Amino acid sequence: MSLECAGHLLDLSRPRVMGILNVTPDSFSDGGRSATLDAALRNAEQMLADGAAMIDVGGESTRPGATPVSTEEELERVCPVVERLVSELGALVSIDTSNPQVMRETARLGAGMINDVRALNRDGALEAAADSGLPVCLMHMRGEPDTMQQDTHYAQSIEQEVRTFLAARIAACEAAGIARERLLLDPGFGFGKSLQDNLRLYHRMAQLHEFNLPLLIGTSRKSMIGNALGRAVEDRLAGNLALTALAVRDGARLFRVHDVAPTVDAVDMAWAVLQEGTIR
Ligand SMILES: Nc1nc2[nH]c(S[C@@H](C(=O)O)c3ccccc3)nc2c(=O)[nH]1
Repeated sequence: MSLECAGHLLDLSRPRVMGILNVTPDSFSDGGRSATLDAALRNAEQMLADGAAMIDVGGESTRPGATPVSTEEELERVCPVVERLVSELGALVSIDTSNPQVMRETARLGAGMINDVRALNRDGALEAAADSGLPVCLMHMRGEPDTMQQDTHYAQSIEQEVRTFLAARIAACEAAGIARERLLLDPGFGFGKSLQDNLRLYHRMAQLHEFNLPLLIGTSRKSMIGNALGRAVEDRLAGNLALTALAVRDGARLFRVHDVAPTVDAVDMAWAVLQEGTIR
């Protein structure tokens, strides 16, 4: 199970870690883009040294209530970072965007994967992803970040809602000429889901293997952990390591996290048990 990512071969025969690199102004306390850019590169370098297989670059804060960022602003935030990650660090970079123009431009700059929390639902996104030739992660979200937490009631079970949604998006991708083998799936923890929904969905994630596609899990520092444990955002690492070990056993292959080094250990330890052998 490997993915061809712009010259990188991402081997998903075993679980891997994706480091989060937010380049939104609200993710930096300091001023100025150059400080931001240098800080971002140093952060990425450390995550790669800590064992991250790839870096996920996001320029649009999907925080509920965040003002939508213009295409121009998103491009200004992510392009310099993607360009330098690829050219200076030789990194495998995924772009966390729903914007087709950002997909096209970052693919041209050497991004190796598209990570879209809106599962290519925006106008032009399917075509941009198809043209890029890159692997695409399709994530389940109900509604939009602004509204997703207002109505978290589902007509059917959460797991059925997610399976139905992802099946439809896979079909849309195939119809747009995106080969199934280029796809990854993500249940979208925290996107329009209550704590109960998230826990129930997490417990049933193995059901998604029916699609026979790699699963990406993104629970790092999320309110699912905060609500379950009563922990502030800076105190959610232990909770996420527990979640990560469970998902390794359930066959997930890519973990999108802020804390790379401890997560690499959790993934490698859980994988050693499942393989009954050491893996590094
Ligand atoms: N594939 C994939 N991409 C992702 N991008 C994000 S942004 C999220 C966060 O907390 O990082 C977030 C949500 C709301 C506000 C700010 C940040 N979450 C995922 C995920 O769960 N899966």
